[in-house]
Amino acid sequence: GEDVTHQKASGWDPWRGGRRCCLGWDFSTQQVKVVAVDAELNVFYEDSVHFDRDLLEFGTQGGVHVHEDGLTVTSPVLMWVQALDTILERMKALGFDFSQVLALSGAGQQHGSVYWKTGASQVLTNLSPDLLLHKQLQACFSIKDSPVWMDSSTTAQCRQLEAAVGGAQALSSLTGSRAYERFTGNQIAKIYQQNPEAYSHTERISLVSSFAASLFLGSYSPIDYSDGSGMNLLQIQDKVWSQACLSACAPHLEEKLGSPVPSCSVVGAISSYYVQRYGFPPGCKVVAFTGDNPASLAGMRLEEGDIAVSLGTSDTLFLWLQEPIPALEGHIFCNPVDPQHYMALLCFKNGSLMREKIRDESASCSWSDFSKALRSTEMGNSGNLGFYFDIMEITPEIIGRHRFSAENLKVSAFPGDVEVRALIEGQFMAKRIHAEGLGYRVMPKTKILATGGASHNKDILQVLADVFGAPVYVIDTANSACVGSAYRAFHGLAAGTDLPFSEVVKLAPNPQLAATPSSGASQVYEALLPQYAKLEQRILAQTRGPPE
Ligand SMILES: Nc1ncnc2c1ncn2[C@@H]1O[C@H](COP(=O)(O)OP(=O)(O)O)[C@@H](O)[C@H]1O
Ligand SMILES: O=C(CO)[C@@H](O)[C@H](O)COP(=O)(O)O
Repeated sequence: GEDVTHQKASGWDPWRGGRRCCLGWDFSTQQVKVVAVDAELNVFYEDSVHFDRDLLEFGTQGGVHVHEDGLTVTSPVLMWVQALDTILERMKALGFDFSQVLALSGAGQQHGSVYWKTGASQVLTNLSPDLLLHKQLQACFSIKDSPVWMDSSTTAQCRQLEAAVGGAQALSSLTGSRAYERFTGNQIAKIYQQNPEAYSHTERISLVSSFAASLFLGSYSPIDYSDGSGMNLLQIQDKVWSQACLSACAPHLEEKLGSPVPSCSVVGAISSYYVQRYGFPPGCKVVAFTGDNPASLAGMRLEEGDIAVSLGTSDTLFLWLQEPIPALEGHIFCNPVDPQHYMALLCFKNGSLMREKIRDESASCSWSDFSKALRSTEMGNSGNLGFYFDIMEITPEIIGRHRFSAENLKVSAFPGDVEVRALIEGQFMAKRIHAEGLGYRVMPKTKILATGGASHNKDILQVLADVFGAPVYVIDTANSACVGSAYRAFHGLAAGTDLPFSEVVKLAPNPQLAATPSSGASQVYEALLPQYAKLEQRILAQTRGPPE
């Protein structure tokens, strides 16, 4: 079928054999994916199982079930197990040479949780190579429908957790984020409160990432620091569970979670199940699995000072941070490739859809006219600044359009080309200001890695380069979590040698340079950025209204 053609096109030859490799897995919301990466860091095999299409019996839409309350969102844990069976059987049928796999690692959608029933560990350590995993693990889960990151049913538990540790900022300072509904601690608290029976019959709680690693290990894999940072439970500075958070969520939680480990840890050798059934070498190493966003950071080979900007439906920023400043917005996670450092994630809801609206209103529905407007206006837009949030923004919480003249006076409209530049400059200044709010600093070696639909537009990328005063590279991230996982597996193979991740991946294909800062850009934006920040504060103060 389609998949085989795809594998041939990407250069895979099942008869070549003898190509030593690492596997990278991704257990994401809609599918399980795998890539094989050889010692020269070329991807030579990829495959995926799509839950809605390939595992119809689970009846998911977009990989999940949305419950009647509209807030609870779950995925059947056995669906994930069966997806792994399916993909491994297919690789075997295609003649994939598992004997060459030196190590593997993987990623999981963040925050989702898996509840192993008392006694499950016995089953996991005694898997029979004659049967598929999903046949053997059927009775192993005390909660069959795992809450996933799209779940937003735990507002009450969030407020309880924040109250228990002295407020939202206190929780963020401790764990890297204020309480979020999807974060695992709050999900566990809800399960304990609503289903204490099932909770007490749970011997182990995994994240989707550590659950997937456990399947390969044939025993419980620890949670890694980076994905563990998405739980509202881990003290991101000390890398230990917060006793205050644990006890606010549920009793005996520490023993059910196990101790967290550095993300680059080798957690063990592959289970004999895979050796006997698929022909993996007995020494094949399993490197701790992590979250899909941390794995993408590894796949994009982000380094200190770098920033990744995804310009999709919404805009997302990944940052490499040395000294994080946890805040009420954004998320700080332990860094997946350097345990001394951190990463941050910021989400901006008004991304491409907002750009499309302004394109339609002010650039005759054409990206080419939109680009012309950017080229015909000057850096700094002669002091005109704008905020465009047709839907309630997350970063910051502002709604509406707000335009200001060079004299800081509110104006109700701009000429078309000024409007276009005000939108794009405003979007990128907001990104820089909020990134700096979390501790990010542009450095001389800073690179910006751009991805997503709008990264095809060179004129938009020019503004990005100018506002940050750093070169912009474009990168295809369709598989970045998988590829990052395979890179992390190679890094794990070098464990104990102190080889930095950047050395391990230095042969990987380089991203392409798309824009460099124009001369004079830094002077222009050094003056304008504080102006934009001040106006943002002014709008926030006005729209929040007087305190209740
Ligand atoms: N030349 C272009 N200039 C600016 N934006 C573009 C251009 N081409 C596509 N886009 C934007 O890319 C968006 C889709 O981005 P994509 O990364 O595929 O989204 P997602 O992955 O979030 O679904 C579209 O909404 C469109 O506005
Ligand atoms: O919740 C978050 C991050 O905080 C999501 O980014 C999930 O990690 C998404 O997983 P996929 O959509 O990539 O499967």
